[in-house]
Amino acid sequence: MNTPVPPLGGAALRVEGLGLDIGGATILKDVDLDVAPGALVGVIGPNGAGKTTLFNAVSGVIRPTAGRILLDGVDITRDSVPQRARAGLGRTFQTSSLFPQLSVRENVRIAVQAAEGGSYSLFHFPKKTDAASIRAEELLRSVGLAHHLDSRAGDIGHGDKRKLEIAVLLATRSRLVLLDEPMAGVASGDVAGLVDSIRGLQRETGCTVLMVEHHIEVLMGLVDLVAVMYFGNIIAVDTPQQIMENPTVQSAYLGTSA
Ligand SMILES: Nc1ncnc2c1ncn2[C@@H]1O[C@H](COP(=O)(O)OP(=O)(O)OP(=O)(O)O)[C@@H](O)[C@H]1O
Repeated sequence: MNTPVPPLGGAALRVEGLGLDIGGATILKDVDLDVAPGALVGVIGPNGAGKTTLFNAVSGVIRPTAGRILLDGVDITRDSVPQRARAGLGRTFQTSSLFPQLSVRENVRIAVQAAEGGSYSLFHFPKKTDAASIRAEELLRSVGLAHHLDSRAGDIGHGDKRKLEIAVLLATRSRLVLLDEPMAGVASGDVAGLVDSIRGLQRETGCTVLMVEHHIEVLMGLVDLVAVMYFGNIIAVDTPQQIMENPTVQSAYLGTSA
């Protein structure tokens, strides 16, 4: 059973009155969300509710037409994607964003070196005893990929690619991590390992995690709080149990009558 995260003085992420209109259509409408530091929060909602658009707005891929986004109290609404990354915001995408030709270890080593602000090259042959390679190996062990260190990233299974993305996020030392459908396409036998990796990500770094996931049962067992989106708005934020029992949510999301 999850322990609800109490509201703290300063939110790691605060979304205030966020709105997005595109070509006369309202995609996001007055979205408010406070996420406490170190919380693991799930975002659910029917297809087209605006979950990915919310992630796009928070990560800077799209500019909202109304409202503000604050990271650790700092207004990042007008910041670019790289500026937000430097401020400590990391994200995985529904489609994988790894270097498929490089080894699993190399993918993480590059992220380690980038986070340290050092120069890195895709083209020189690194020693496995480099400090960055050793750190990469530690991170890969922590997400259960020790057996794939030298595999090409493009050759490993879908669930392992998701774990690799988490190892990359660990390497970047992001303080706020957005996971967009990490379980999508993952074989049922790999789900438990991936859940462990997400827990490990949070335990090791103390980061705040916001995740969109359609795999509701898995999500409910993993997160502290659930935010429910419906037609571009957040209609409820509560513990998984309260959300499952909320008649408005049942009506809007689960398709049963309130
Ligand atoms: N660039 C865009 N131009 C026009 N409409 C858009 C754009 N991006 C998103 N939309 C629309 O906004 C709505 C929300 O889309 P979004 O992808 O955020 O939903 P979602 O909740 O993530 O859905 P899913 O669960 O299917 O991934 C949808 O109706 C979508 O068609």
